[in-house]
Amino acid sequence: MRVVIVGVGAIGGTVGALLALAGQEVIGIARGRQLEAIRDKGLTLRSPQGVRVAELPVVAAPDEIDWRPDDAVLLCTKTQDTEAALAQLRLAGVDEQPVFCLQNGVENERLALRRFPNVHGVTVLLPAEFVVPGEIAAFGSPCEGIFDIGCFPGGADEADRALAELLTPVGIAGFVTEDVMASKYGKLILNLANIVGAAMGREAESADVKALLRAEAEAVLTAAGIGWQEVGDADPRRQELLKILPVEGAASVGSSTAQSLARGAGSIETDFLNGEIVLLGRLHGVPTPANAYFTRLAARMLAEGRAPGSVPREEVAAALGL
Ligand SMILES: NC(=O)C1=CN([C@@H]2O[C@H](COP(=O)(O)OP(=O)(O)OC[C@H]3O[C@@H](n4cnc5c(N)ncnc54)[C@H](OP(=O)(O)O)[C@@H]3O)[C@@H](O)[C@H]2O)C=CC1
Ligand SMILES: CC(C)(CO)C(=O)C(=O)O
Repeated sequence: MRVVIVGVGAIGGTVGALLALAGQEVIGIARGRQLEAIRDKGLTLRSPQGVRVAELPVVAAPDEIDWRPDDAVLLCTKTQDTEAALAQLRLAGVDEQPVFCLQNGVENERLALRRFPNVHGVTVLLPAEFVVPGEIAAFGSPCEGIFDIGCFPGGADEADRALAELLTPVGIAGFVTEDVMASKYGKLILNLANIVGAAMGREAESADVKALLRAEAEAVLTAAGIGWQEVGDADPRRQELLKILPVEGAASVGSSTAQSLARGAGSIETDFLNGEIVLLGRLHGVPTPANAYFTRLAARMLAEGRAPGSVPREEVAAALGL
């Protein structure tokens, strides 16, 4: 299996660097200053396991790749960039190759299945950050990450097993599952808190806010008949495989959502995280005022160029009646 990584940011960069360092066949599709920096000086991965520089081959677009039947596509963009990435892949001739969605939320697999027949979900437990162009940091130890991997909408096949076997020895523990979406819904519940930390700051008192978001999500998923698997702190695999440790030279900004605001990325994933709960609530007649509030707040913060942590707790508490 040759791996093609679409979007060499925090997640794609970590996976790409680990595979390249282990001598596996991997190509990254990157853009902007990230592409230039990786071409110039390789991709530096900082993690508790050390500082390593990977020679990761990178191209600017899928049509620069001579696609092979044994390629596997790893989609590592934020959800709001998925449609554009899929359109480029299709025009470049990708067809039956497995497309793995290494992304938060549950929309990417649906978007991919509209275009490609062989779609897989991956639950990404891998806290990572883009540091500067050509440099990323991952905070997990002894593994950089844990992935649940399976076919979409369900089942598991040879491609899932091949990816897990490729990733586990390089530092990402791969678990093949017949019901990857249960794991991804469990991760979605965790990611509802991304915007809370991004808005109020990681140090702000927010347990009550997060509990409200989770309660709405659980009510909505139950009403929709959707099951989920807990993948948070209660997941026993984390203790053994994924302790979060500081990384020298990489001050952590916070979740992937906070990172988008900090970088002035111009878009934010919240409509596909909290917005998924709002959508399901509207489809199934369950009110979701707290999640809806945070989708509006995220859009406002983005439009106003607000920094992570710039929304006072009092403002949030007043809006949510806390
Ligand atoms: N960071 C984390 O700790 C975690 C993130 N996740 C999830 O993983 C996914 C990826 O997040 P993350 O790695 O943080 O995001 P990043 O923004 O760090 O990386 C995404 C990268 O994809 C690039 N990109 C977007 N569209 C294209 C395209 N068409 N072609 C080539 N490159 C493209 C972006 O470029 P540009 O910067 O120019 O937009 C960026 O470099 C998200 O769904 C996120 O929620 C899951 C678990 C943890
Ligand atoms: C694990 C967590 C919440 C933090 O890294 C994440 O998934 C993200 O940043 O999107």
